This record gives sequence, C-alpha cells and structure tokens, in this order.
Amino acid sequence: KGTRNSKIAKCYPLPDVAQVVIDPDTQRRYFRGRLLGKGGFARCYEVTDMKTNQGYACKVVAKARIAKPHQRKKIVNEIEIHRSLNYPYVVGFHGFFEDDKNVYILLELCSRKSLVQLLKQRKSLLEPEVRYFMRQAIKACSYLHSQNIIHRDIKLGNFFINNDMQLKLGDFGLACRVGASTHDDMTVCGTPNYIAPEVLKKGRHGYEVDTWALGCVMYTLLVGRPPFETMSLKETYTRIKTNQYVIPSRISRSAAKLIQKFLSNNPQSRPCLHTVCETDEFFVKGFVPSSLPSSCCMVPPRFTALHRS
Ligand SMILES: CC[C@@H]1C(=O)N(C)c2cnc(-c3ccc[nH]3)nc2N1C1CCCC1
Repeated sequence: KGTRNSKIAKCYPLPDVAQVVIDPDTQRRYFRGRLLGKGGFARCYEVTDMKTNQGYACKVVAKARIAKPHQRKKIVNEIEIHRSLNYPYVVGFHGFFEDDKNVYILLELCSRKSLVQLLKQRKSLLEPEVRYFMRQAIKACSYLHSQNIIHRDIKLGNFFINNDMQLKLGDFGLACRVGASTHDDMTVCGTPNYIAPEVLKKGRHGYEVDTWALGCVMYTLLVGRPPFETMSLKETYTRIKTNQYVIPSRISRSAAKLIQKFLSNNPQSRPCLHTVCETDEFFVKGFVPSSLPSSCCMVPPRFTALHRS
C-alpha cells in the first residue's frame, strides 16, 4: 500500500520550486540555483541568500510527498535532531521553513559532494588519506553518540566533502535519540546501507551499529568495494551474520587489525569511538595528514618519502 501511494505521489507533477523562496520568519530571500540532485523525498538545490550572498544546499520536500503521518514524522525527526547539532565534522544546519507547498531545509553547501563521488573517481584511497577521512568520520560519530544520538545510516553517501576537503556527516533521516523507543517505526521504513548483524538478528541495537558501519566505510575506502557485497541481498545478509569477508593482502597489518575490530560480530568488541583515534596503532603509528589537497578528488597524492605508508 505504501509503495502504491508513493507511486501515485510520484506520478503527480510536483509543484515547481519558486525562483526566489522566502523564509516567512526571518524574511530572508533565497535565490534558487542549480538542482543538486534528489535525496529521499527531497529535491535538492543550491540556493543563495540574496542579502549575504552565502550559498546553501536546500532540501525541498513537497508536502504532497509527506502527507502520511509516519512520513511527516521522519522529516520532523530529521529536523529536530539535525538542528540540535553543532560540530566541525557534522553538516551545518542553517534553518528550515515552509510555505503552502513545500518544507525547506537549509544545509551547509559541500561543493565536493560526497565520498561516493570521490571513490568512484579514485577507485581506492591511500592509507594516509583513509586516516585523514576516518579520523573526521569517527570524531563526527563520537560527537553524535555523546549527544545520545545514533545515526543508523552511516555510509559513503552521507559523508559530504566541503571546498576545503573537510568531511561533514549529514542526512539524519534515520537518526534516533537513545532513550526514545529505539524500535520505533523508523527502523521499519529505512533499510540502512551497512546494516549490522545485531540489527539483522532483530536484537537490541545501540551506538555500536554506527561503529560497525564505520568499519564498512574504512574497508570500502581502502579496498574499493564494500566488505559484504554479493549478487543478492540475501547472500549479503548471510555473510554479515556469519561475519564472512576477506581483507586483501595488500592492506597493511595495522589497517587490517582495525577493520577486524570494527567488524566484530559482537558489538561490545568494537572499538570505542572516543579513544580509537588516539590509541589504535593504525592512527598512532601512521601519518595522519592535517589537510588534503583537492587534487585527491582526481589523482593519488604524492606524500614525501617520510610519509609514504
Ligand atoms: C542537500 C542534500 C544533501 C546534503 O545533505 N548536503 C549537506 C549536501 C551539501 N552539498 C551538496 C552539494 C554541493 C554541490 C553538489 N552537491 N549536496 C548535498 N546533498 C546532496 C544533494 C543531492 C543528494 C545529496
């Protein structure tokens, strides 16, 4: 039934988004620029504040698309969680407003898109680059967990990259506050990309589901493909539940050991996100660049002899 409705919603023409959208509360006027793409229910545009000339990424959700209570609840949940966050490696939330047709969410513009596009271009990354990105990804998740929030959809596509090559975790559509009913309907309507074994076994799932997914991100960045990818979803779920994956021999010992810790079947054996960057050999014994040139989006960086590995 759900899909039937969304099919109907899809076939009705969506209301056009005005060339200039106005936030009724602040009277700020935003000039609508190019379409960035589609994300879930939203059409995403680059918009420019006509007073400050500041650019934002704007998610525009047609109210016709969130007519059903649980769909509206998902958007409200995303806004309620995202607006409460403030951290260097979390996408900036700059406001939200609505008119009779749409809900508008103003987010930090990340001009270099996400880790998906970067990996598509590069195939796989060098270890110093993976230390650079994984450090920011881990810090972002550690911050979320300190705010009693589980992201629940950690994946390459939700790690955006801004103009300065900084990583920004975004898309809180599936996030939830611990203490809230963690078995709420959100888990039903969203299938996370890097789903943890305890979620497949319908057990209790907590912060450690994000830690598992970070392990999948680290593996994918180094190897160039996800750890449990197969031809069928069923086979992939079997491999996740039986912890069946292979780390190619070209991966260094310290990287392989950390991946194995992240991908522990037992959630309690996974690393502590608050300390792993300061204690694990992969980070401590290796070079962690403090910045990366934007050329890394296209070609491998040349680290000096000192920082080869
Ligand atoms: C607005 C939705 C989403 C997003 O959440 N952010 C933060 C974002 C930022 N910059 C960009 C962006 C800037 C230049 C290209 N994309 N895109 C973002 N996206 C994309 C848009 C299409 C699918 C997900």
